[in-house]
Amino acid sequence: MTRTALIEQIRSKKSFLCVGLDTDLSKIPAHLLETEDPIFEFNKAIIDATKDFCVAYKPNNAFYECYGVKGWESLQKTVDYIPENCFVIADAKRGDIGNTSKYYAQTFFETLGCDAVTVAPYMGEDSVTPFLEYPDKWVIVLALTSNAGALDFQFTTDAKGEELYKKVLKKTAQWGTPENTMFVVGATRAEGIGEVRKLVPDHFFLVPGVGAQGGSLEDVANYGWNDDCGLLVNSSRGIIYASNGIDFAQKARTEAQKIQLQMEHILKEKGFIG
Ligand SMILES: O=C(O)c1cc(=O)[nH]c(=O)n1[C@@H]1O[C@H](COP(=O)(O)O)[C@@H](O)[C@H]1O
Repeated sequence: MTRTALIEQIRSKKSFLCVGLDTDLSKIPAHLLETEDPIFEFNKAIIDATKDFCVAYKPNNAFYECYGVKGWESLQKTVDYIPENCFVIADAKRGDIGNTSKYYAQTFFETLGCDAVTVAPYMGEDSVTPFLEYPDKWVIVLALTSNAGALDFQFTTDAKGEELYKKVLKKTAQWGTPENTMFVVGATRAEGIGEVRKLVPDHFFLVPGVGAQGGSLEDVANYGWNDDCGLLVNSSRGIIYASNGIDFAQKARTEAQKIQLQMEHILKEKGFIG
């Protein structure tokens, strides 16, 4: 999906919500466990229930790969089921020497057919550029993550006092363009989002950490907004596990709609929609 198409979806759905498909067999309703493919049945119901309120889905590979071939089948079926007008992010956090990254890119863009893949930039330029060779596909680089461990490396400073995450941002932003590169910035680090926005004014951010991790949507919008919205805000557990009963899809729909309404309000306040 192109950047223009993504922006059009945000305008028409009045939403910049990404629903995270972190589908955990220990959390899904018991009645689905009796079906042939519980992960896919759960995802299908969640997608049907939430597709009016979000512009993106983000299956997290860990929850699929752990089941081997069967997990990959559930993932492929899920990606195939996601409507054409939604942006699909493989949250796989890949990145390796160039000739290996090339096959990761093939896996997520050609075989699975996703629009974007999350990448850890630690191995440098040749580990990221193979993902940038696909037209209308995206690399989403980990910049400032939402977890406690972000403090271990990302905020360490050099002799001039510059944090490592800023160095990473400045460098990785040169490898691609705002048409094919996004950055992951955690919603739990609101002020950090503002810092990242200063360094990369034009790029889209994937912002996980609202909902279960406690980040605030208002803060994300205040610190991370740009003229094209520039934000995809992810919530996984807060939406998909709103209930583990027979009403799970309906409850997920209600949660997604709540966030969409907040987003609509923000989009109006910013003058992005009428
Ligand atoms: O790359 C990510 O998506 C990611 C980066 C980050 O810094 N923090 C983070 O939580 N995530 C992912 O975003 C999702 C958050 O899920 P919830 O906390 O359940 O909304 C999970 O799939 C995480 O792997």
